Order: sequence, then C-alpha cells, then structure tokens
Amino acid sequence: MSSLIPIVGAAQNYAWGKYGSKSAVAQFSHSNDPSVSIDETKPYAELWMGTHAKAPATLKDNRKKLLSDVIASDPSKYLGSKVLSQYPTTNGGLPFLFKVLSINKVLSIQAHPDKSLGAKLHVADPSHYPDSNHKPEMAVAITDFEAFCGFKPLPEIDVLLQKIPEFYQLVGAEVAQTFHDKISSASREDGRRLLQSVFGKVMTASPETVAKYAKKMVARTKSQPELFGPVLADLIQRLNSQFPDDVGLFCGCLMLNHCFLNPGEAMFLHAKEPHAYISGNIMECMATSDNVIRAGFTPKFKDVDTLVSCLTYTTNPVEEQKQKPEDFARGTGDAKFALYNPPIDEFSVLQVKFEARTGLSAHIAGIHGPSIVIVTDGSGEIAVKGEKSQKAEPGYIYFVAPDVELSLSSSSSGSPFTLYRAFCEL
Ligand SMILES: NNC(=O)[C@@H](O)[C@H](O)[C@H](O)COP(=O)(O)O
Ligand SMILES: [Zn+2]
Repeated sequence: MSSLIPIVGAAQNYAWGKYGSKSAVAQFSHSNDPSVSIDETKPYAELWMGTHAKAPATLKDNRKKLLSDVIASDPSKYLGSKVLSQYPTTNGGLPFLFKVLSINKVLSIQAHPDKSLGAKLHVADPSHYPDSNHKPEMAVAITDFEAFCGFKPLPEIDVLLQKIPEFYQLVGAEVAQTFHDKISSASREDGRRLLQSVFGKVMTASPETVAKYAKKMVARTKSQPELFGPVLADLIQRLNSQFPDDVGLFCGCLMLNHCFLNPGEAMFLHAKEPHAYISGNIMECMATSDNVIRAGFTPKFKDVDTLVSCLTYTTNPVEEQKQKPEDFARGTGDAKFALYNPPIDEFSVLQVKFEARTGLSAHIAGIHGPSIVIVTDGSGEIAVKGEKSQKAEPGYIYFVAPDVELSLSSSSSGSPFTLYRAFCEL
C-alpha cells in the first residue's frame, strides 16, 4: 500500500448545513466520488475525514475498506512510533478528526468536555456522548466566517444587562445588581462565579419565560435599535428568524463574543469554552471525538445542567481567541505555507496555497506523524517524491503516512490550487 492513499470522507446532513450544491460539503463529496448524487433538498453540513466510528473514511479504490483498517494493519508505519506510543490504538484510530463545515444556520450553543468529563459523560450517557475523549477544536475560515467564541468581557455583559430590560428581567434584579456592583472589584475567581450566576439564571429559566422576554427583546431591537447597536440588533433578528424565541438569543447574542474571521484566519477553542458557529465555510480540526454539550439554538439533546456546571467562565477579548498562522520552514517552492499550530498535541493544520497560475511546484519535507490532505480549490498534481503523481481536484482527499516527502504542482490558472493538511506530530 502506497504512503499516499486516496480516501473518501463521510457527509453529515445536520439541519444547519447549506443545501444541495450550495454546500461545499456536497460539492467536495460529489467531486471526489461522482457516484454521490447531490440532493438539492438536503442540507450537507459536515464532511468527516478521519477514523471516528460514527462516520469513518474509506478507501477511494475500495469503498468497503476503512482507512482505520489500513492503519491497523501496520500502526507504526501509518502513525509513526511516537504518535502510536502517545495515542495507542487497537483499531487504527487517528488522534485527530478533520472536517469541512458548510454553515447555513447557526449551530448549537455548545461546549466540549475535557478528558475527565468526557470519560464521565460517556459512561453515564453513551447515547449522547459517543466516546470518552476531549474535543478541543480549531476552525480555519475558508470563506468569511461568523461565530460566537467564548464569553464577552464582564463589563460588556454588564452594559447589556443594565440597558436591555428583557435581559435584566430574565436574570432577575438581585443577580443582575450583584453582578453590576461587584465585577469591578472582583478577583478572577469571583468574576467567574458572578458570570456563572448570570449564565445559570438565563439557562435555567423556563422556555415560556424565555419566549416571553425574547419576543419583547426582538420587538425592542426594531423599536429601539440604538440600545443594541446595528450589528447586535441585526444578529438578534437574524438568529430569531432561525430559532424563534430561543434562549440562544440571550446566552449567545448577549453573553458570547461575536467574532468574524476572514478567509485564512483561525480560532482555537479549548475544552469547556462556550461557542457556536453562525455562518460560512471552514476547515475544522479536533481531537477524535463527537462529544458536544448543547444548550441552545438546536433541536438536538440539550444538557443544560452539564453545560452550566462545566464551563470555565473565563472571558477573553475576541482577538485573544484567534489562532495566528506561523511560517512552515519544511514547505519550499512556489506555494505559500501557513501553519495553524494550537497548544495541544493531537493536531496542527497546514494551508498550502499557490497563485492562480499553471506550472508552479512545491515540496513538503516529511512530517513525523500521520496526516490527511484535502484539496479545496484549483487543481494540480500530488505525489510522494519519486513516485507517479496523482491528479488533485477540489474535494480530493488523501491519507499521508509519516516521513513522506510530498511534491505538488499547480495546473489551474482559474483559481489558486489550495490544500489543507491536518497532521499529528509530537
Ligand atoms: N463547533 N463545532 C463542532 O463542535 C462540530 O465539530 C460539531 O460536529 C457540531 O457542533 C455539531 O453541531 P450541532 O450539535 O449539530 O449543532
Ligand atoms: Zn464545537
């Protein structure tokens, strides 16, 4: 078996995905496997590229064979000794899961467990928490991307609490006033407790109470837009049209950072940090897990008590949530290389982008661990140095074994030949 293996991902048709051929997930799935027909009436939300049992990748030339079966056949060859010893596996599991997301509607207000909570949740409720892993994750914007990411700084929440009557009434005068009086002199620990008291009141209010105040607040965004400012007023109205009278209008719109990423920008979410993606196409990479603790903007199972009790309640300005790209010295030639290297071991993501010209070439020296590559734009060729090259079109996905030197060449003048490579290297 070659060290450069064409594979096929698995699509997830969650309700928030873009519909039919508007979705990059559908476009990539069909381009990589023309036998996949695109149903224009269906949402195509996520393209999974990994070994998670819920939606494992298969071989392009033998769809009955799982990528994990190949890895299990010779783990040290396909994972490398260091990765195998840190992430031992008996069934060919990769430490990371790589995805394309194409987002039409807001995803659930959610957080992911750390390792100890993941293990507890999986034992207690395996149907909602399918594995025992943590799920730190990173989003890299392919298009303009909008998301909620982490709690707003406390003074920003206080300003909204004091000036939006429905927010103040939902939280209740006692908690709102204590928050207002104490945050300026509170220690970090006390600040977290104060934030949890406000978030907890919002999240545990009855749906009827939430709906009552949500209707009034949405009306107020039209009658008194100056109270919210144009961006927040629009956001509340837009998300209310997606999830009418939902608690996410309070716990998301009024309490979480509303951030925008340009193509090529990225953000990293530690475990137990609240977030929700709102719109756009992204590459997403995470530790191999599907443990999602949800509490708003979703028809799925909501685990409010777990979410309220597990969050870290840290607050950071949006800029601090961004994952800045770094240079990647092992990439040489005519392409630009951007490395997104978050503070965890399971994964990093490399963007490789050529100019929109033919006849360009680049090399990537060996990465000492497994990786998965997807072409997202343009076309070209990809090869293990010295071996026969393979055509590379948008949606084509490859597993790359450790310590393999890759050669790339661009054959598209229309749009820039662009690839993303998720890898684990210790
Ligand atoms: N932040 N993004 C993620 O964690 C993705 O990997 C998850 O798969 C999605 O959040 C799942 O979204 P729903 O629960 O269906 O709303
Ligand atoms: Zn998430």
